Amino acid sequence: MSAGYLARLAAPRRGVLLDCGGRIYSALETLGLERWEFQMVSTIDAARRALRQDPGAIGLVAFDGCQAWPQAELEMLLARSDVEWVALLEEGLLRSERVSPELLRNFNDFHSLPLDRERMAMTLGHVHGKAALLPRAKTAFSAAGDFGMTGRSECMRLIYRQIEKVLGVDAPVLIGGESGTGKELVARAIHQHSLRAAGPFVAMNCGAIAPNLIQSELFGHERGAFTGAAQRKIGNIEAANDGVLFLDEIGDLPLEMQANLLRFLQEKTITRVGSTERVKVNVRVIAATHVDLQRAVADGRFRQDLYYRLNVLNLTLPALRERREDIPLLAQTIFDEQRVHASPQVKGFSSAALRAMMDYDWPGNVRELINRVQRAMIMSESRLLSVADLGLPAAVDPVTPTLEEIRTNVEREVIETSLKKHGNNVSETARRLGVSRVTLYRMIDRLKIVL
Ligand SMILES: Nc1ncnc2c1ncn2[C@@H]1O[C@H](COP(=O)(O)OP(=O)(O)OP(=O)(O)O)[C@@H](O)[C@H]1O
Repeated sequence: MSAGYLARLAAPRRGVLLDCGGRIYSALETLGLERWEFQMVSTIDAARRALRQDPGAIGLVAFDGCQAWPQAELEMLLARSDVEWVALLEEGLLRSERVSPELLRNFNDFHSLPLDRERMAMTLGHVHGKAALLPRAKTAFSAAGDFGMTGRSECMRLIYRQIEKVLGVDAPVLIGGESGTGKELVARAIHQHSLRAAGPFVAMNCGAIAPNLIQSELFGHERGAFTGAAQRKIGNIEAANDGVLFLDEIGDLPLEMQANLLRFLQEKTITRVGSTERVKVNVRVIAATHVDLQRAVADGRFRQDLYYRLNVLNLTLPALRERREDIPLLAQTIFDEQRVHASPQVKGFSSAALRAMMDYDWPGNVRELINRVQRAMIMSESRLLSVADLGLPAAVDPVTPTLEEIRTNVEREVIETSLKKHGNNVSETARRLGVSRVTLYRMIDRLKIVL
């Protein structure tokens, strides 16, 4: 048993309890469990943030008569967090439709109400012991990416570190990068993991709106402000109050509108079209551009003062061709996500297809990769997706797979099928395949199998 594991076992034990009314939290506190500290949160977003800030904590979810948690959101929390979960349920709920069996499957243990001190101590002790083993699994997970993004190349790791820094500061962010590199994904991640997560995320593409409508889209208008303004309309800035406004293609904002946006950023107030009243708003602006804004400033197409206001924090996403080593992992992740929509016989990528993907320049970046893999999965008539299925330029050397490639493909298929059959349980899969867990972990790593 490693010293790290023993130290984690001995450390103070912490739990984050998702409880809307606080009744179960009080009951838990009353038990006075030694060495345990609990933090109560009342929303799923708050739970996500608390667990992020406290990686050693276990998660608890209270199900009582007070409120039904939104199932999809709760499932996402239970699935994405690398956390051990315990459910505290009112007894009747175990058989109710409000808490489905699928949902319950995500928990390591249950405790029905009323809380029993001894049983609770045992349940929590057991789950804490499991959680203390987790750091290894955590490393494996974050190796695939972070913030809902896929990629473990050095340039993506740099992006994750930069996002981490941007989360703690409530200043504007300017995100650069070619089309399809994930700028909106990053903006959403910043919103979701920052203190504004409970507020709205409003996205607006400045290049897709007719110039005469942009003012009212941004600032809103009063009834009768212009012909056709039959109702008062709240603009996107106001709609994003307490949250984030994502301005995509900011370089396409007409010059006169740039002046208005600058005024809003300086004064933190807006005036609806057709009104004189100034409305105070509290919005974080995240802007994105695929063009070089500095050049636009030099050419007089973009205001320098606005550029500086927006560019307080800057992130530039790499093109996919600058992180080719992430292509197999991304392709496999997309494949796994889309498997349900694919023809059932499709099992993976041919080695020629993988090579062609690595050689291709991907002008449309990750979006193009998603489109090509999705289309190939639907259209393919063979077991392995081919270069032609992906619509990529044919490989220069029509290749016969080497023995090594054939072996690798067979190994990957056998391991993946077996893992799937045993619900991703590595110990069970290793036992069935007649190898040790360590050997299986090594093979999973070498074959880049995503668990
Ligand atoms: N690193 C990544 N991991 C997983 N998916 C990604 C990644 N980067 C981008 N995507 C996916 O690629 C698609 C395009 O991403 P997104 O819309 O964020 O790009 P964008 O840079 O904002 O594009 P545009 O400039 O055209 O608006 C989305 O489906 C997004 O989820």
